Amino acid sequence: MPPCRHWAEVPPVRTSGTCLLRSRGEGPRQTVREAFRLVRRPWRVLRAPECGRRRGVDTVEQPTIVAEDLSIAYIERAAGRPHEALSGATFTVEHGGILGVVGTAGSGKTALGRVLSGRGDEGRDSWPFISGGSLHAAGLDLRYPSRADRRRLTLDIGYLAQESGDGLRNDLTVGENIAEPILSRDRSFERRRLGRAAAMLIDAVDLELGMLNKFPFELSRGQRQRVALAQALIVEPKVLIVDEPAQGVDIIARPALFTLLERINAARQCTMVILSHDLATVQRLTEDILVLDRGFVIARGRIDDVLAKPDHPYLLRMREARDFARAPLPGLVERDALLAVDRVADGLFGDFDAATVQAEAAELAEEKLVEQRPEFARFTKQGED
Ligand SMILES: Nc1ncnc2c1ncn2[C@@H]1O[C@H](COP(=O)(O)OP(=O)(O)OP(=O)(O)O)[C@@H](O)[C@H]1O
Repeated sequence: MPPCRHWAEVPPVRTSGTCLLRSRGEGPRQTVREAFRLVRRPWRVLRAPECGRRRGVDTVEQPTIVAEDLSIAYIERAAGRPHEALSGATFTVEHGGILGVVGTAGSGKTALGRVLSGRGDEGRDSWPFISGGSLHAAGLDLRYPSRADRRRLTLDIGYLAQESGDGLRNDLTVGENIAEPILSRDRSFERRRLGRAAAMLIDAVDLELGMLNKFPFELSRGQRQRVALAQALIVEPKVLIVDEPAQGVDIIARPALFTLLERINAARQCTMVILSHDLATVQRLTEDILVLDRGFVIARGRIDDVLAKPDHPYLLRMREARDFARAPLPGLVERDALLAVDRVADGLFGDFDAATVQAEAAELAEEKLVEQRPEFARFTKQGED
């Protein structure tokens, strides 16, 4: 077989309904070294065309996630009765769309993410359940899943929980952990191909290939979380639920993680739900949000529209937070970066007058913002100098 140049030339790589990753140029006789060399190339993910046409699976025209009057509850252990975490939520997410779910602590984000993941019947303690309404994702009925739905759930819906990195198996290497979702279904799956997919994924989540042979306990929390993302991706889910994507990931690695999520969304039309208390995190990936407050949906739509006329105290606070993040600090120098930084540095422990610097910098007529720790500078309010 000649090296593949286009995905359409590649026969579907499937096992038990699972589709795997292949990169361009893959041929049957490549050595591991060659395979690894390919890893650095932009990888492309191939889902066999017929995978999307399995019976009952959503079509492109249909929204991938449909929640109607959805209520979610936990069983309170002490009281032994249900505690409603989300009430009467109705929303849809289009095929290939990204929905950001924003809300304060305890608003019901995690509860929603968990039921969307469909992992409710895995015997977990304190797992929420759908107490009312309906929820469908990737063509699966998440309230009353059939046996076939249950089998497909973990293939079609990927879930990266806040604590997923901590759930990796310490008796398996990182590579084995990534491959586990495949091997747990098909022990005879071709190992070389699986190794290759794991290598591509570890590279995609911006970790060293050498990490494949380490054990999870040898990794930092942020690294483990990225391994968990690679693990969630190996089965090429149609829907990916990510709870607090920035949590535990250091600030340097965050852009790479967000870029990866964007690429997955674009390359595979993978529908995503990003849950976070932080609007800025969500906004990095989508403009389309659902806002929760104390178990109720209080807004749904594009961020700018939702915050244009806030009719709820939480939306008002969200808007203030967003405007604060966007606004230059009072009296902050907006012009030439070097000049401003020099002057601020000069005045760090002395008598720094931002207004004077601002006036000088304005002459340079450049539109740059300078970030400066406010506690070191004595700023005047804009318009008051
Ligand atoms: N295991 C549980 N048993 C009973 N009630 C719970 C349980 N976990 C959460 N709750 C309650 O359900 C509601 C929603 O919690 P949830 O964890 O979904 O909120 P959240 O928006 O994800 O918060 P955070 O941002 O802090 O993770 C809260 O009132 C919470 O107290």
